[in-house]
Amino acid sequence: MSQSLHFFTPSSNITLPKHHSSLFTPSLTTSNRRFPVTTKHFTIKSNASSSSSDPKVLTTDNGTAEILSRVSQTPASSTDSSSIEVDSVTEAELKENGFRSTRRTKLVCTIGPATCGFEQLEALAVGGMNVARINMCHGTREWHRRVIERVRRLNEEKGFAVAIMMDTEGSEIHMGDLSGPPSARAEDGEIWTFTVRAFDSPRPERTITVNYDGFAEDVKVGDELLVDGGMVRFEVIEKIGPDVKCRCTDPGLLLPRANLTFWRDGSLVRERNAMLPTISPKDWLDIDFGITEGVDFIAISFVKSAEVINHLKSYIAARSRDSFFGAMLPPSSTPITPLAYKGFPTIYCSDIAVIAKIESIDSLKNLEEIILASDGAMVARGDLGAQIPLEQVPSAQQKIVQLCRQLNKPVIVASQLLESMIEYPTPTRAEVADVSEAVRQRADALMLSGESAMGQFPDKALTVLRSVSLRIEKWWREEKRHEAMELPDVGSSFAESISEEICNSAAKMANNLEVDALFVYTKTGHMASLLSRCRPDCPIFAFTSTTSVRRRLNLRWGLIPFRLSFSDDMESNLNRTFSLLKARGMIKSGDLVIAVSDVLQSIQVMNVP
Ligand SMILES: Nc1ncnc2c1ncn2[C@@H]1O[C@H](COP(=O)(O)OP(=O)(O)OP(=O)(O)O)[C@@H](O)[C@H]1O
Ligand SMILES: CC(=O)C(=O)O
Ligand SMILES: [K+]
Ligand SMILES: [Mg+2]
Repeated sequence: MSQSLHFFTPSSNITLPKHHSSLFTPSLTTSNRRFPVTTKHFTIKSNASSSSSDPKVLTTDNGTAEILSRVSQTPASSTDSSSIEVDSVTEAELKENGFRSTRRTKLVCTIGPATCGFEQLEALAVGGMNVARINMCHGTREWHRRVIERVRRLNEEKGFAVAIMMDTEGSEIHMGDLSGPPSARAEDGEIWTFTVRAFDSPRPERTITVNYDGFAEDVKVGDELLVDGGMVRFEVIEKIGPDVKCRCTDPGLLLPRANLTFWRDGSLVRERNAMLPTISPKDWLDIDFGITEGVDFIAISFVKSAEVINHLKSYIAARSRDSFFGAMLPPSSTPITPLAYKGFPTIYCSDIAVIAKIESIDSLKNLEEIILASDGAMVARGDLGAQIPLEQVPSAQQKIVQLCRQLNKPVIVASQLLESMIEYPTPTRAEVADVSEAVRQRADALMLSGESAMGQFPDKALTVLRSVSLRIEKWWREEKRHEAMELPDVGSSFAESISEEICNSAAKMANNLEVDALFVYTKTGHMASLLSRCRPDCPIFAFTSTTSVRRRLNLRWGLIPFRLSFSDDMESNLNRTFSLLKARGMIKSGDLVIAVSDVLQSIQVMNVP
């Protein structure tokens, strides 16, 4: 079997932006298909099937690689606009403002009491939420089920494509609920009791329960106890059986289930913590819940090594296979044969993507292996800032964002981006600068936590993320602020290397030719992710035939995912796409597009007919 890649010299009749058109000589048109005069062919010979993991041999009929351009002029074959799906917000944005205006940075919102209603969720979707995050630290499974159901209904009824991310509790030490009030204030010098006792009746005043049985044994008088990484501080003054008496040294607000760390002689005490499993028995039940509910992402808290990610991925794969036959494995089952853990084959082997939350010292130590094993990562600055000195968080963030991009994994920057907006309608200047920095680093996504879960201004906070993203993206596009980044090969086979080369070249061509959009036809989403990794100037329209791939691509920088069934015939795919998008006013005649596909590893440059 052989697949042809048509590489042509750039003597086509493509319309280029004015300042470029002098570089090219238009060619003659003879039929409704216009081809440039000179053509050079590459043939990719595949041994058996066209599966991207097959070894392939690249040959060229004259040995010269040249820039490809191809003009397609075939008239529209179908105008059935219902057969392409894109989210309604993007559609409106494209119609009103055109390609350049689309936001490249994706937005994740944590859903909590402030945003769990249908209308509130709709307002977030309209405001640009790409992913809704539910945090299993809080609320009941029934509560989360209702949120998932509402998001799904919103997608179905209103044409959004909001993906769902479930975030596990993890087994780090944290406070219990405050039994009633949403928060409590600890004042300077007050004595509070932290206890592992359970209370049936209302607990005594200034008493906080702790989830970890070994707590009272582990702490020592004189230790410093930090709530949420230092939002409130206590000093341990006395231990009485299961109770630990502490004096407040830094007053502040105590939130339910806030994380607790304790420090001795200036360093974090974590020996016992290290023995807690990353995925607790309760987390396994939550994960089963997530799989059953069909969430798109599972984010794992306090990841320490790649092993736990591999284990979970095997488990998800086994569960999806088993549910195919109507059976289910218990959460404790030993993992099945591990899957390939390097490069792209890991990413889309099952329907749920696993996101590693980088929020512990161990996760920083094993960063590369963790990111390689995962389908994405989150810079969970809240807990990270409780485990390493705060002044080290920005460089850790930069490093994680960069590594994820190099390894082609999506990365989310999370926590305290707009913390003051929990209470106030405008952000601080420092918060805006922080958001700008994450956008400038070109993280795939930014996340709201308390701002959207329980803040007073969730929609306003989302608007700030949206407008700051748009402004900074425009700024670095216009002023070419972005420094080039070395993008190493991530594929393990020759076919994957071809895909990478195609995407790297297509993104470069797109910038140089100032095209309006990149189109990618992708079954697994992999080619789309490779284009996104290049962070090109123009938006990337990703066409994929599966709804779940489409929702997952929502987390990727610059991708506009469409659901569209397509064939192996690129010519007909393109013509169909053009007519569908034109019918809906999302593109127009003359727009310049570069299309790549993993159906037929190819690059084409053309004007929309
Ligand atoms: N489902 C929920 N029900 C009630 N309150 C919630 C819920 N989800 C979040 N919250 C509130 O919003 C705050 C911030 O939420 P978020 O999930 O981001 O916590 P976090 O501490 O940043 O994350 P993590 O627990 O994963 O470290 C929480 O402290 C909690 O008060
Ligand atoms: C998001 C999260 O888990 C953190 O910042 O700690
Ligand atoms: K969590
Ligand atoms: Mg955390």
